[in-house]
Amino acid sequence: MSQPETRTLVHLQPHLFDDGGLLEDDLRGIGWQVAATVAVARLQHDQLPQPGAPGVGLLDLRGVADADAAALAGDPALLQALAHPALEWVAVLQVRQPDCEALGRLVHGYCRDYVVHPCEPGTLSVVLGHALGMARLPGGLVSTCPEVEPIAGMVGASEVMRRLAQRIRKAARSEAPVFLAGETGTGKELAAAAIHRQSRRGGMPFVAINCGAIPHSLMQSELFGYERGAFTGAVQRKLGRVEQADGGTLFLDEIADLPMESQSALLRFLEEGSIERLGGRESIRVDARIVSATHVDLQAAVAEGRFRADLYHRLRVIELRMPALRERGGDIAMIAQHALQRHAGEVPSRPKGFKACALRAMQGYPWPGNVRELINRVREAMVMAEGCYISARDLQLEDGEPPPCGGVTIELARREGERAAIERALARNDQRVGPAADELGISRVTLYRLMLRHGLHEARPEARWSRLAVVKGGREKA
Ligand SMILES: Nc1ncnc2c1ncn2[C@@H]1O[C@H](COP(=O)(O)OP(=O)(O)OP(=O)(O)O)[C@@H](O)[C@H]1O
Repeated sequence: MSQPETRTLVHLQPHLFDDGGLLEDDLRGIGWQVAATVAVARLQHDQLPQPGAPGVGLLDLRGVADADAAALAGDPALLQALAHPALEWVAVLQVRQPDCEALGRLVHGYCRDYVVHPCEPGTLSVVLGHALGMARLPGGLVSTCPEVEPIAGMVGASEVMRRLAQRIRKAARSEAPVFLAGETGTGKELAAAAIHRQSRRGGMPFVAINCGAIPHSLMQSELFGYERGAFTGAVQRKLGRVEQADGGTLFLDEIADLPMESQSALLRFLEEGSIERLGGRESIRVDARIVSATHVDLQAAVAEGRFRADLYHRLRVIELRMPALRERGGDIAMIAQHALQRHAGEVPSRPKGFKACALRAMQGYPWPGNVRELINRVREAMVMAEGCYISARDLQLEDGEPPPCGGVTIELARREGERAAIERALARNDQRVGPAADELGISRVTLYRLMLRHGLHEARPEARWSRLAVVKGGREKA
């Protein structure tokens, strides 16, 4: 028979507590070794694992008096260690310590789970195994989060985004004008840049102009440039954005705001491929591909006479619609996680991830500001969050319960089936875990973990689980 794998953990002791090696003996007995025992005051960062090597830390709070707990819970060195991106923490408490509010908050905020020692080795094994499993689960800890980018710079793996990526690739192969429609913050500018990069013009300039941000009186000179002396103050020739984009791509954002005069000049450029600078007589050939975008209904602007119909048709030879964030399903969590990683340097102790209530709330929120709003909310929550995991409240979203649904999701059906199978196996085996695990074809440890997840351990009268509680973070993520 093969030997069980020996696993190591970091043992952090804010308060020196000598139990005569009892905890270490228990750990050894269940196949774990202490890699390092570290006092917070002497904590060196090279004693903690490298990001990318996820593991478990044991926060040993035994011996911490109630009177010292509040100061400890605010100790920046401790909090920084607990926010380590590669570690899931399990707290070790003594009897009665779970009643201490400051310690409770610390454990809730930073630990995946806790045990009250001395406890059954089986309990310790389940809790540590669960924490290690969570640390290694892809998409959990920041350091292990895979990034999915169907289009460079755009995170997302949903079907709508995959389809969009395909259309972008095809559009990039052509020279025809592209029109990007979509709500604000959906990534139209990113898509325009992607089309440019993937096109044969990729090595040439990408020039973006926001038509809504430039006063109407300046739009002509901004777009087409001017000659020296064209107007008072025109002391030297200036190239316009169209000319700057020669050989490359001109991105006209908020095209609906383009004044009528500039609409006519742009139409001329699209038809003839040449421009005239203000105050100039020369016709200058410019080879710029046009990509335009707006978040308003351009067709309505045409119907209302605010936008030229002929220009509208010229611009939207290829039309791509950017999906709203609420249509992208799992991309929401993925982008949120990406934002957490991307902006990690902005906060001293970055949160490791999101609580289930946050994920639920993000999924249920309509995101009128789309990806921009999501990124901004995550950045703010990173600063405001109290613990290691961002909650719905940190994101300033309603903590919605799982939606009451008439139908049953596959996930729910799977869970119900799993729970029923465990209940049946336990009933048939007089609530004995070993035989029930054999019958189900899983290990005892896995069965303990599943019982914990389904709240079935409480149903066993002889269970000695009362000393084990699953903290909020653990239960919510399960
Ligand atoms: N899929 C995505 N993954 C990661 N970041 C994204 C994604 N889509 C957009 N962003 C980011 O969201 C923000 C808004 O994107 P962008 O400016 O391209 O949107 P827009 O549709 O052009 O907005 P507006 O209509 O207001 O001009 C940017 O910071 C961008 O980097």
